[in-house]
Amino acid sequence: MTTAMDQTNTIPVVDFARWNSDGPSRLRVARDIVDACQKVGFVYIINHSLPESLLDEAFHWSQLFFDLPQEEKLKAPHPEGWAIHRGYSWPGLEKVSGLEATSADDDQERAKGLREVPDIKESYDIGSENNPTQPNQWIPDESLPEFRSFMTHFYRECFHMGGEILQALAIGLNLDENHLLNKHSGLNNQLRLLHYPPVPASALEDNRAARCPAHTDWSSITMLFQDDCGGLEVEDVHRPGYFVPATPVKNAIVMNVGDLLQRWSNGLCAAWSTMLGCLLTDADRLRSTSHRVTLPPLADRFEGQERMTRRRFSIPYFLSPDSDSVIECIPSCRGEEPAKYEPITQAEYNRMRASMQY
Ligand SMILES: O=C(O)CCC(=O)C(=O)O
Ligand SMILES: [Fe+2]
Repeated sequence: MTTAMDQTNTIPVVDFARWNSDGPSRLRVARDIVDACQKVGFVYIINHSLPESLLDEAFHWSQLFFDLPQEEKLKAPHPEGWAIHRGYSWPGLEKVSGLEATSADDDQERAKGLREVPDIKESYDIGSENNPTQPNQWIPDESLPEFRSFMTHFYRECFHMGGEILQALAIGLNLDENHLLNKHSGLNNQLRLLHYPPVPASALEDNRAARCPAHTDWSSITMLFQDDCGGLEVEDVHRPGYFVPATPVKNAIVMNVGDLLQRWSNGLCAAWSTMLGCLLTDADRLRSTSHRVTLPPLADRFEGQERMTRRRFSIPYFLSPDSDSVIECIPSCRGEEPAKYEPITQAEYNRMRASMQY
């Protein structure tokens, strides 16, 4: 395992090419991913099985989709409420209420004000074609021919790659290779196309607008693909409230641990730890680390008098267990400690988090 490219960046890099070689190399990859997930909660995975051409194509389709006239995109609107998370969300519709996840942010008034700041992004959420409780919301095929067929193909390819990461995590945690993957049939994953349109840099600097406020993911793991714009930042686990850039690395998967895997590994969720006022120290847990999207880091990413930011595209893929699968403490993460939680199904956990949030 190497560590990152520049001084400010402490996210480990794991070369996944060795995953397909002999036993010791495979184990090394697994251990390196687990180590990164324990120490940082984020890792760049390079030389993985998703070809560059497929990722380029995914970004190409995403741009074609977001460049459609608004009335075309609104033919597949995100249904009202939170129960179904599919379809097109226009700028300002979704506000990530993740301020609770920013460990150092205890200024309630400021947090309340920030919660009213609109998120300047638009998104399009896609799931499995076979999940009746989360029906996909497609635009008509004639609006963008082949879009649906590419995205359903990409959804499956991402699941295949994510499955390999789940296997590596299981091996790195001294579990049977399929211990985690067995609970993920692929029905409950979510492929999200994200577009952050240009915005005056000053609006982001003055908190009049946000791109994506600090939050943790609800998934088991997330795989993120980002363009070269920059702006993704990850909370420094040693300095809560401080964020380090997750500098774009062409074709790398930025993989992070979600809340469910953290709970699985006996970790306290970040929001609860903030409420209890304690720093997370339990060494064996996999960390669901807070992250956010802010300004691109370099001034040359701004254009014109108004210092308009460049538009940014990213594609997160969230892997989640099946709704009836039981999440219970992984024995190798417990050590001497008792399990912190009773076993819970993904559906119950989701309900619990949703009721805290809405
Ligand atoms: O756009 C990004 O880079 C991150 C998006 C993200 O964190 C999310 O959708 O959960
Ligand atoms: Fe996220």
